[in-house]
Amino acid sequence: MAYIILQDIEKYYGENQVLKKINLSIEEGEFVTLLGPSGCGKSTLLRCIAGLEQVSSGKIFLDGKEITHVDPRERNVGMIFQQYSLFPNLNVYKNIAFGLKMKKVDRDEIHERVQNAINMVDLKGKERKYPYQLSGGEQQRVALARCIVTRPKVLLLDEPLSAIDAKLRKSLQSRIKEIHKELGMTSIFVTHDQDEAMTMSDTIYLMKDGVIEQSGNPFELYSSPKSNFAASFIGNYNILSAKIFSDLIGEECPQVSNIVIRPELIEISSVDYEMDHEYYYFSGELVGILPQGNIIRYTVDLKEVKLDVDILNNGSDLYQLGQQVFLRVKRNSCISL
Ligand SMILES: Nc1ncnc2c1ncn2[C@@H]1O[C@H](COP(=O)(O)OP(=O)(O)OP(=O)(O)O)[C@@H](O)[C@H]1O
Repeated sequence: MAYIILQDIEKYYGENQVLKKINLSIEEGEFVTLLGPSGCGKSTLLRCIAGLEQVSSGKIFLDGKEITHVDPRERNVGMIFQQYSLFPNLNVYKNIAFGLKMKKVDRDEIHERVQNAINMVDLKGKERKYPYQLSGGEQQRVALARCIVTRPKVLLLDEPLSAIDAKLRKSLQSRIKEIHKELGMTSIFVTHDQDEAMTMSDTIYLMKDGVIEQSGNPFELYSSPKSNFAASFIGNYNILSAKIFSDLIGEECPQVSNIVIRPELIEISSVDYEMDHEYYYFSGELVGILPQGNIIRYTVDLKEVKLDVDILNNGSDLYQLGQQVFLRVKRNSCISL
């Protein structure tokens, strides 16, 4: 039996149905991400698991027991939010110790557990600082320590890194993953950032309008989107109607609605390619050049449609706006939806 099971979960706010028959099961020790655009219901689902919201219908099981209507404090679930929500009048040590003090844990044990948690989140030396004396990343690490010190069975993280700058965010992503492994916790992480979901998850649940659109490991989701939404949300696929694609390649297309192609699987050249049956070929005018760190995104206008092409940024400007370029893509890289 899976460790966490959500069975036909529905949630209404008045007339507005925010969660629609959500079913999912999570294994013990798994790191799961709920990914999706703003308003799709990720946080609501997380809050239902935490018990901070009541479900309208459906059941929630944790470790073999039904917890649908169990008080949040009895669920043994820890939650971290985007806002650090630390006690401003308590220093780092006291913030972390707070939950254990409430549970009347023995003083020596509190000290040992708080020290351990402080070491885990690399905050040694900051014990006497107050929240206002800490950076956003440090405050979020205090929130993480305050949560893990109570040894919850399940760690729920609601966009915990979205207010933190890109570089620090990467290092905190790895730290959270390491702590998850070290403590053998089961974690559910909410984000709207597909890169973050890819980096962190064993399994991603992609949500849209209160339903789970697709789930799978990051590789499956990236390479085999099952819908236009999944293709556009993960991997920034080019989406072409079957009619336009047929016109471009000069062949009849299978009876499908769309063809999707990943930008990094299209090759670009300033000289025409030699024909090879394995590929489709296009040519058009270069109308966009967008450096994005380690890749450059080129946009090529093929008249019927524009295609995005990603290539590794090796530091040199290879193509000029307005120039004619030639593209090719392997036939088996074009996915029919
Ligand atoms: N307490 C509430 N009362 C009424 N409607 C709510 C409440 N909380 C959330 N909603 C609505 O439920 C829907 C889902 O909200 P939710 O916060 O779960 O989405 P989300 O996917 O987490 O979005 P975001 O990434 O922006 O936080 C939204 O339309 C929101 O307006």
